[in-house]
Amino acid sequence: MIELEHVDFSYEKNHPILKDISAKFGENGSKVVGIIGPNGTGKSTLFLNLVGILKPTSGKILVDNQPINYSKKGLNQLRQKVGIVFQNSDQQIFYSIVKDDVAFALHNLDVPKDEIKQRVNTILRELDISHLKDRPIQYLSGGQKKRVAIAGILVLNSEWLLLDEPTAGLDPDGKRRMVELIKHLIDRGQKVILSSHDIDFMYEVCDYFYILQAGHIVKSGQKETVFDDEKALLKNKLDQPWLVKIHQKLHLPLYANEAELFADKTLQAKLAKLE
Ligand SMILES: Nc1ncnc2c1ncn2[C@@H]1O[C@H](COP(=O)(O)OP(=O)(O)OP(=O)(O)O)[C@@H](O)[C@H]1O
Repeated sequence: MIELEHVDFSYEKNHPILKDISAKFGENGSKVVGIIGPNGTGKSTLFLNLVGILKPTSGKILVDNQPINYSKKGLNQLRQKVGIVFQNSDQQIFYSIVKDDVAFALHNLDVPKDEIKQRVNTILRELDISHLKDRPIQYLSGGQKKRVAIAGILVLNSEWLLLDEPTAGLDPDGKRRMVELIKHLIDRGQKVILSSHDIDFMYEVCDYFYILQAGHIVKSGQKETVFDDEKALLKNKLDQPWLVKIHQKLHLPLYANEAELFADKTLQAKLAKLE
């Protein structure tokens, strides 16, 4: 579990960005945690605090009951438990060729060469980018770079994966793959913390949400309840997912995802009668 106890963070004196944040990510068995909120509200700043790149101005963060140790060794250990894929993939590209970049963190951990080769090949295959293995990263598209950045983190097999705006710049196919990838990570026992402005994507993949507004957590809860109050969401510059809208406005059941809606035989039978 990742636990925040009264975390404050400021980049500049007297200008707090995160304000008294307390949360327990992974509590109650939640596996995909969504952080939502308008632009500039502190989501990326929160992520950077969770991986120890930034340090809270006050309060503390515990991972598996241990406060983050900010020494070089401590942070290296933390990386193996909590990995992050930045909003901008260019920020985490270190080598010019795809396979070298994906292997980078494993070399740092002194993993044997044969094992590195095997783990890199497996991850590239899983992400369907084996064909990019020997390509220079600078010539890849934005979506391809994003997948290389994700590969470089997945290869570490960390328990937690933080994805900051993972669908930004992805086409519909890339977005579908991202949904599948997150489901695949959960199936193999990993946990994910996500931030995105794509509320329908978030509703589909996350099971627990935190709403961040001006550095405060203003609401949190299971996905079935956190989107209930449309007025409160609008006040926080957020929208309801379309599945919640049709539930509230057309009185349809609350479906967890689009596939569930289209598989609803009772609904199909009712609609057939109207024809
Ligand atoms: N390095 C920095 N130095 C000073 N201020 C910063 C720095 N990085 C971010 N900020 C400020 O911190 C605030 C929160 O930024 P952050 O990127 O965490 O928000 P966000 O919720 O992730 O936004 P978005 O949805 O637009 O990605 C903003 O006001 C931003 O200008």
